[in-house]
Amino acid sequence: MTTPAIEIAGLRKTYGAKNAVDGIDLEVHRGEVFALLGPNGAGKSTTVEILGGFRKRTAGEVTVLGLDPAHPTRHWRERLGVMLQSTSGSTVLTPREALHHAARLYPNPRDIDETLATVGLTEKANEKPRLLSGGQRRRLEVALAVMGNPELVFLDEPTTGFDPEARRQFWTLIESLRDQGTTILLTTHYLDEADRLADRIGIIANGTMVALDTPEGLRARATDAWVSWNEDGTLRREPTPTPTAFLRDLLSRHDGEIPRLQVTHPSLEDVYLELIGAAQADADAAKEVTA
Ligand SMILES: Nc1ncnc2c1ncn2[C@@H]1O[C@H](COP(=O)(O)OP(=O)(O)OP(=O)(O)O)[C@@H](O)[C@H]1O
Repeated sequence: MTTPAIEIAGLRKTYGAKNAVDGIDLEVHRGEVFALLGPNGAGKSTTVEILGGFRKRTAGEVTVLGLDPAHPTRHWRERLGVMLQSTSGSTVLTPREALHHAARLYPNPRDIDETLATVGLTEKANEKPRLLSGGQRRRLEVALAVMGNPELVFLDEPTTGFDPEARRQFWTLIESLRDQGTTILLTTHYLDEADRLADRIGIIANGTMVALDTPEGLRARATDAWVSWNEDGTLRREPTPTPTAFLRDLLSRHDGEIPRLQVTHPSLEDVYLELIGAAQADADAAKEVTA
């Protein structure tokens, strides 16, 4: 059995009195696409920065590709691709020049033209950086992160600011990297993105992991379906764990067509919001106890 790409046990990071990361345990398997979700300030970026060797942890054990990121080596860095949330980017290099420069840092770089095309920057390859839009700069950062054909890629909110077409291109890129066996850890606020790309999802709130499951497993946590229909000109909506029985009963009480009859199942977003809401309520209750 191969060792996991990432192993984290009891990870903590404090900033003064603030527990930004408050005891996270996680294993990310080789070849897995793992998505970290969580509200603003949950601790996602801090975790990614520690894993990438850009930030020191306060406590805990961390191994990334067999090495402690607090003591990085050049060879280890060559095997990683990293896109942080707050990279400033070059102010002088065009996209082609930036990729050319990055390619020289790696033993086995990707093809520059193919990478520019993959992120939809072919037309902007020779553009001055100040003339690139925010979304185009982010696309360039994605390209830079994958330029070295990394074994493991960290992408912190990679598609923020992308137009819908750029997001689709990004999804195709992630799927092709996964097909090549690349391990990917990404953070996102887009539930549809996590649902589409991730093998597993970790949901972080207040620095702790409140759920860790496959997208399907998370969705299955919601037991109730919703039945909605129009009755006497009013839209009715009821939750039910047994929608078939509910419908049978509803049909027996109505003759003919029931206007706007619909059965829906909770989305990943519904489950996410419920988990985050519960975590926040727990945190508020804990605060009251200590106050
Ligand atoms: N350099 C720092 N100094 C002090 N506090 C910090 C620092 N960086 C982050 N924090 C705090 O740590 C917590 C976690 O921040 P982090 O950036 O990891 O969250 P996040 O989940 O990535 O949020 P977002 O979705 O907004 O990017 C926040 O409360 C934040 O204010």
